[in-house]
Order: sequence, then C-alpha cells, then structure tokens
Amino acid sequence: MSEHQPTTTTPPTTRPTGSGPDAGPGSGPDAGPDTILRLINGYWSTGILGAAAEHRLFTHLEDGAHDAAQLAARAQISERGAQTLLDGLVSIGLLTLEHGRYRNTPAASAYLVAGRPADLSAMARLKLTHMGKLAALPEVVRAGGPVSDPTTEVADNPHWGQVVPAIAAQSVPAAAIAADVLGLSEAGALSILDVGGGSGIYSATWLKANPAARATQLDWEPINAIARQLLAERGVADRFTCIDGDFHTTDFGTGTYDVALYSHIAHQEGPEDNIAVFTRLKDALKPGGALVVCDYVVDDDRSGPPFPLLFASEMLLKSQQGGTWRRADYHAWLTKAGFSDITFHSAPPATLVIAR
Ligand SMILES: C[S@@+](CC[C@H](N)C(=O)[O-])C[C@H]1O[C@@H](n2cnc3c(N)ncnc32)[C@H](O)[C@@H]1O
Repeated sequence: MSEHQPTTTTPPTTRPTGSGPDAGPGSGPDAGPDTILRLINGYWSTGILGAAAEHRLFTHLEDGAHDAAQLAARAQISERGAQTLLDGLVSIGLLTLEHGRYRNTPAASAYLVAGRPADLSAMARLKLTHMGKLAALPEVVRAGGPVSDPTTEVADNPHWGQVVPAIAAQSVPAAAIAADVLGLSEAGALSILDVGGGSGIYSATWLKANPAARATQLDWEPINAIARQLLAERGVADRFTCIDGDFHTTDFGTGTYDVALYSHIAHQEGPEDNIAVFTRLKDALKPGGALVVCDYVVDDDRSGPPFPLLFASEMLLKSQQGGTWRRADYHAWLTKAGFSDITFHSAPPATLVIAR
C-alpha cells in the first residue's frame, strides 16, 4: 500500500492567522522593525540566492570549500563578494557557521547543489531575472491582471523555454509520490498523456519506473524539443511521443489513456477553462483511468499553506485569469467534469489531486 495517504477534501484544522508558530514571519507579538524590514527587503534573499546559485557556492561548499577565501578561488569571484554571499546565506538560514567553517544546511545540500536530482539552482537564477517585473505589482493589483507583456496566454512564448528546465526539479519528488500512490511501476503496459508536460520530467520518471509504459506529451513545439532531449538522455525516448499544439484546442482522443497529467497548468487557467480541460481529459481516459493534477493548492479558508498563498501574485502578474485555487475548487470542477473519486496528496510546496 502507498505510504502517501490521501488527505480529506475538507480543509485541515484551522491555522491561526495572527500568531503562533504557523503564522507568517510578520505576525505575532515579536514582529518588530527587524522582521518588517527583512520582509520589505525580501528581494535581498532572491538576489543572494540567485547570485550564490550562479556562482555554484553551494556546490563548492559541498565539495569542501569552507570560507570566503576558498570560495572566491573556486568560484573565481572576489573575496569580498564571497563573504557577502556567505553572510546573507547564514542570515536566510541556508548555511551554518561553526568555528569559522561554513557548511550547507541539509536543505541547501539537497536542493541547491548542482547535479542533485531535485536541484533548484536554475529556479534561483531564473527568479533573479524576474525581479524587476514586481515593480509593476501596484498597478497590476489596481488593474486586476497584467498591464504589459502577458505571459501564459501567449502561444510559443519564449518564457516557457526558460521556465520548464527550471521547474523540472520541483516535479522530481511530486512525480515519485504520484508514481507511488498510483502504483505505476507495477502497473504493466500503461498509456500516459502529459498535458503541458514541459521538460518531460514526469514522463522521464514514470517511463524509467515502468518499462512497459508509453507516454505522450502535448505542449508547444519548442518545449517538446526540450522534453525529447531529456527523454533521450534518460534512455526512454523510444516510448515517448509528442504532440505539438495548444491544449485548449488540440484533440485529446477518447478512451485512450490510463493516466493523464496536468501539472502546474491549472494555476494559469480560469475556472471555466479548467473545467473544460478536465471534462475533455475525463473523455480521453479509459474507464477507471486516473487524472493527476499537480499544483499549488490553497486551503478552503485561504489560511495557508504559505507558498501557494504567495504564488497567487505570480499569476496576477502573468496571467489574465489564473490564480491559486482551493481544494474545494478542484473538487467542484473535477466533479463537474465527471470524476467521482477525488483525493489530495501532499507534495510540498505542491499538492497532487488524483481523480478517477
Ligand atoms: C509551468 S510549466 C509546467 C511544466 C510541467 N507540467 C511541470 O510540471 O514540470 C507550464 C507548461 O505548459 C505549457 N503550456 C502553457 N500553455 C499551453 C497551451 N495553451 N498549450 C500547450 N502547452 C501550454 C508550457 O509550454 C509549459 O511547458
């Protein structure tokens, strides 16, 4: 049996909104100017993390460098710059300092060292380049959506070519959890459809786990080219097919797939478009087939979790109708689309919604 037990469709126990250990860093009686100023200057974290990732600081630390002079030499940066990054990384809790030696925390070691399967360094570098766009947020908030260069609705937007390799690492644990919940490795000859599959990381993971499975990815043509390369590197390209096109208008087929996947797409779409896609995916699945939705899902009362609550601003900036949707929204939309068995599984900071 899977170790990832489904959670209920009702909201979890109410989280305190103004105090207590689960409240945000700006809440509670201890919130003074220090805390507020750190939040106001939150972009320092983005900058320090992006610069550290760019210069592979976490990788050099993992390989044994332990002070500014050694890091400066290995990364070919200034010693003053290295010390500044070290100070910042200690401040944001990604390094420890003991007896003059800096070390990665377990989280930095798992998620910021080059070559690790769940390495998020590419995302850290990418986000540093997005930072300027946040200056438009006051105007975007007033308008209720993007005020210039819309992103998610634009066909073949070069934005995706930057995002999909960076987001792939986030899907590594989620793909493993979904495979476990669905028992994919023992399921025999499966046929999988990945809508907006991006880097192809899910197909790569699932085809590797199940040598009898076949996967089809629907995405824009340049993105499918990126995915084909990853599947070839993983030695499973012979069981991987791509369809180039817009998933709003491309036919998914009828009764064709055992598993369909819609990962990090629902947040860019509005309710009507999500219902329409879920309905077409229900038709595309064989009877009893499973739809896997992976996204940043918020509690029904919108009290958490923290990451999905913050991610809503990303969608306000970049999409006309997107947002971070509640469990209740997914439940209602999937029910409307004809699914009946709907379960939620934690894959932090995302949630897997599995529907049959
Ligand atoms: C945020 S990425 C998610 C990638 C992948 N599913 C994952 O979870 O790692 C969104 C993906 O959807 C694709 N996409 C967005 N809108 C699309 C559309 N209208 N038709 C086809 N693909 C689309 C993008 O090209 C990109 O690959």
